[in-house]
Amino acid sequence: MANVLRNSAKFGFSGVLSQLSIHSRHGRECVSPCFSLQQRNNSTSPKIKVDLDSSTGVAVLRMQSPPVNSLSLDFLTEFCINLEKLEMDRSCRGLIITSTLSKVFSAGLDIMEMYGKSPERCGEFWKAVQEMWLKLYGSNMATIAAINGSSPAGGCLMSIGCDYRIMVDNPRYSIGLNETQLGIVAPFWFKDTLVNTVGNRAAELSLELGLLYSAPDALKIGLVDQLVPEDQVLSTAQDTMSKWLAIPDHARQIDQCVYIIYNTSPLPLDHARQMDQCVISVCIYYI
Ligand SMILES: CCCCCC/C=C\CC(=O)SCCNC(=O)CCNC(=O)[C@H](O)C(C)(C)COP(=O)(O)OP(=O)(O)OC[C@H]1O[C@@H](n2cnc3c(N)ncnc32)[C@H](O)[C@@H]1OP(=O)(O)O
Repeated sequence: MANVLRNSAKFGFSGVLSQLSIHSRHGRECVSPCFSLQQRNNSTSPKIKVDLDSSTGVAVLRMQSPPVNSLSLDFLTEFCINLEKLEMDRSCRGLIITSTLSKVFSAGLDIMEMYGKSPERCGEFWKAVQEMWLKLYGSNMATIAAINGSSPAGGCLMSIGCDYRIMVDNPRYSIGLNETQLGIVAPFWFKDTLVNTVGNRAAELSLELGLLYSAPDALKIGLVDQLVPEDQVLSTAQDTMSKWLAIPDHARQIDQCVYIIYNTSPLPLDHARQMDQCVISVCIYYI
C-alpha cells in the first residue's frame, strides 16, 4: 500500500486501482514460494520480536526496547525491516503491535536523537520516522495497536497509524500528541492522522494544548476504539483481528486507499516529504 500511495502521485486514482488489481487473492502482492517460505520464520531482533502464526495469518510485533521503547534511529530501522518482511510474506494478513514493557507502549521519538546531532544525522532520523509512518499507515495488512501502557507523541502516532486501537483500561496510562507541551510542533501529517481519527475540533484542541488523555478520556474522544483489562489486551486484539480478516483483503485495502487519498495531505509525494524533512532537520538542529 505504501507503494500504491507513492505511485498515486504518478498514476492518479485509476492507476492506484490498477496497481491494486495485480494483487493476489488476499490482496497481498505475489512473491515466489521460495521467498515466501524464508519469510515465514519468526524473527527476533534486539529491540523487536515478531511471532507470525501461519495458521491464522496474524503476526504479533512486540516492542522490547527498555526503558520506554523510544523511537531511535536503530529502533525505527528495525521496525521498518520487520514490517517490510511481513508485508512481503503472503501468509501474513494481520499485524498486532504491542509492548513487552510494563506501563509503557512507546514514549515516542527518542529525544536524544533530536539533541546536538548533525543536520545529516537529523535528516536520516527524520527519514526513518517518515518511513515508519508510511509503512504502517499504508500497510496492506490489517493493523491493530494493543496499547498496554502510556503512548505519548510518536507513540501515539504509531497507534493512530494502525487501523484499530485497543487500550488497557488504566487511567494512569496516557496517550496523545503532546508536542506543544514540549515546545515543539507536530508535523502536518501527524495532524492529518489525528484529524482522521478524532475529527477536526478535538484534534485542534488536542494539538494546540498538547493534551495527553487518560485511557478513559481517550476512549471518549475516539482516540482509542476500545478499553479492556490489562490481561485481556492481546486476546481481545486477536479476536478483533479475526473480524477484520473476515473482510476480503482487497475490499478493505481499496476502501482504505480511497480514504487515505481523500483525507490526507500528500506526504507520499516526494516533494512534500522533502519539504517536511527540510523543516524538521532545521528545527531539530536549532533546538
Ligand atoms: C523540532 C522538532 C519537531 C519534531 C516533531 C515532533 C514529533 C514527535 C515528538 C516526539 O515523539 S518527542 C518525544 C515525546 N515523548 C514524551 O514526551 C514522553 C516522555 N516520557 C514520559 O512521559 C515517560 O517517560 C513515560 C513514557 C510515561 C514513562 O514513564 P516512567 O515513569 O515509566 O519512566 P521515566 O522514569 O519517565 O523514564 C525512564 C527513562 O526513559 C527515559 N525516556 C523517557 N522518554 C524518553 C524519550 N522520548 N526518549 C528517550 N528517553 C526517554 C527517561 O529519561 C528515563 O531515563 P533515565 O533517567 O532512567 O536515564
